Amino acid sequence: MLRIAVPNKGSLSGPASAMLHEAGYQQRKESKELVLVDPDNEVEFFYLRPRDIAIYVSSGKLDIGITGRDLLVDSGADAEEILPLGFGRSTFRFAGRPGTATSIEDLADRTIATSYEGIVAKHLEDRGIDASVVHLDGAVETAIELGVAQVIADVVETGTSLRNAGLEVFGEPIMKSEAVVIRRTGADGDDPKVQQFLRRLQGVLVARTYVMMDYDCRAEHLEKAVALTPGLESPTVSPLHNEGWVAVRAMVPAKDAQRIMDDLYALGARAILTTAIHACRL
Ligand SMILES: Nc1ncnc2c1ncn2[C@@H]1O[C@H](COP(=O)(O)OP(=O)(O)OP(=O)(O)O)[C@@H](O)[C@H]1O
Ligand SMILES: O=P(O)(O)OC[C@H]1O[C@H](OP(=O)(O)OP(=O)(O)O)[C@H](O)[C@@H]1O
Ligand SMILES: [Mg+2]
Repeated sequence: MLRIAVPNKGSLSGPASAMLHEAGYQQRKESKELVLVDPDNEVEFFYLRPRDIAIYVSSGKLDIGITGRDLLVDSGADAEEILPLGFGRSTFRFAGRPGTATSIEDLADRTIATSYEGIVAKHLEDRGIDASVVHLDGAVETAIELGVAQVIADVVETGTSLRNAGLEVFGEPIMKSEAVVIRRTGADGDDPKVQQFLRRLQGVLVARTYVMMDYDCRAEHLEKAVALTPGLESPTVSPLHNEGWVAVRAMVPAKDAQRIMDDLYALGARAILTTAIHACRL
């Protein structure tokens, strides 16, 4: 059985379970369930705090896990990222009251509150800045108003929490994060069970970002049409019963689909259809 750690709470929990479900795995029905065995797929899921997942995976007791890149780095655990998953995106940044600082050099001798002490301490050390770091569990924006710190370092997604607290980001982003699949550093990369799991998740990622496009066009326009829809390998081209016409089928990025349809139409293509992809293996 492949043993996989999944976030049990927080921003990553729902989207991680949704992705696993889309990939054909059973997922827990109750948020209190801590372990779920999916015998058909020979997988056992452990629902753990996202912050703890890298530690479990680095111990070798679990084969792989889903967590945030920032949480992986912050933990300092002996685990590595093997597949980015495209959800739970955030940026990790310094912030303070307007005028507090313009760059990281201004942080010398300041106090910085954060829930991600590992990332902040390393970032400061790499740049030779001597500042104190105070660890707080959450709601770090309030640390400034209450005088516990002059600066915070926190996850920023929409920026609403900072705005509401009257704070502004400064300096370069410390890191960009998203949900990632991790494994123990140096673990067997060819393990067929792990490879199959990754292929399923990659299939979901492709199904989410691509659509299938079908259209008919005159054979003399085929080269220009195919340049607009090159597909992943190469488009399928089939003859139509009407002489001089062909049917083309190719995957295209979903975000570009409407523009491509306009361009194909302008080329003379007709019966242009897009359909969702529910699952795929590349
Ligand atoms: N708006 C967000 N707030 C917090 N974390 C976010 C957000 N968007 C994405 N993330 C990512 O989610 C992970 C943090 O998850 P975690 O469950 O520890 O905190 P949380 O989502 O803030 O939940 P909690 O309610 O327990 O504070 C990090 O990888 C972080 O980058
Ligand atoms: O940029 P935004 O979209 O506002 O999102 C970022 C905020 O969300 C998280 O807080 P959360 O609500 O999880 O509370 P916490 O600080 O107690 O973890 C994070 O710690 C930031 O405060
Ligand atoms: Mg939080």
